[in-house]
Amino acid sequence: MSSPYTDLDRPPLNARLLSRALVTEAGPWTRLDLRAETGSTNADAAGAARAGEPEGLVVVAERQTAGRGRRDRAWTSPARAGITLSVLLRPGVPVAERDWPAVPPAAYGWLPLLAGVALVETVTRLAEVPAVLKWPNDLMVGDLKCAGILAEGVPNGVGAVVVGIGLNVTLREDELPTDRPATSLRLAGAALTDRDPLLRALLRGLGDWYGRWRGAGGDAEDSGLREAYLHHCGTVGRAVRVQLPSGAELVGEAATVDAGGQLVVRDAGGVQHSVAAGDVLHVR
Ligand SMILES: Nc1ncnc2c1ncn2[C@@H]1O[C@H](COP(=O)(O)OP(=O)(O)OP(=O)(O)O)[C@@H](O)[C@H]1O
Ligand SMILES: O=C(O)CCCC[C@@H]1SC[C@@H]2NC(=O)N[C@@H]21
Repeated sequence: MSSPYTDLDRPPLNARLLSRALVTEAGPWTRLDLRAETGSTNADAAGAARAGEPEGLVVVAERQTAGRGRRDRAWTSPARAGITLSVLLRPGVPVAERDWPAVPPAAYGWLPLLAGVALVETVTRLAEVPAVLKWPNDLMVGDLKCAGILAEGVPNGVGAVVVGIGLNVTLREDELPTDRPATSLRLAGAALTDRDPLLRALLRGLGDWYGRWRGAGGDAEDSGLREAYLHHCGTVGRAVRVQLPSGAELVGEAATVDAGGQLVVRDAGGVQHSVAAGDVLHVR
């Protein structure tokens, strides 16, 4: 049987509308680099950071040939089927005209969570899909992964952080990775799968949350970010199994996300463990 989707379902992004939205929005965005194809938008933004690009660059690609997740796992990004973007941020640089102080590096761990909040708000509001965040950086629809976030400090980038987002919009079943359960907005029955409004709303939300967080000096409590994250977090309250970077495994109940953005897991003996990084499996 032939595919139910045609190229008409996958029009290119409207560069003019997107550029106009970026300059008229009050967000921190300074420049749009929209590419038909690239290796990885995270790599492109990191290269720009090393070359001295200021905060606010947005790199968007219609297709990635070397998209990646954490620990260099591949991110599947077929042409015009998803939103793949990276933003270049310099949270340590004060911005006098916006009244933004420098954010201490200890707070940078909130950046992938902040991007997750912007992403889940966009998807639930516009696409009307019941998505939640799996700590720290996955957007899930039920047990299926629909989007991922990769935040990376840039080596030799003078404090730059690149935050990359990959959202599956119209990917078909046969285009999804096979190593773990995944979905796209279309497969999840979204009310909207037009990438233009989704991308503009995502950048607006990302800019808004970043501005609030920066205005509060990176304080997730004062900016309301922790509360918003907890509201959308599907991990807290669940039984979890965490594969720690050391190779050890932690089993327990996800109790909360603390002020530093770490997942607090209570084990069977009632002892609380703060997890900064790890692969989380929702057990029940
Ligand atoms: N377009 C896609 N949609 C959904 N999942 C994808 C897509 N492309 C790749 N993946 C999967 O995403 C994962 C990327 O690795 P990464 O470690 O970043 O994921 P993760 O979900 O954060 O890890 P974990 O869930 O184990 O904590 C891989 O398992 C890969 O198969
Ligand atoms: O697996 C994850 O959870 C993170 C995936 C992040 C993918 C996005 S797509 C845009 C940006 N460029 C990349 O190479 N990775 C991120």
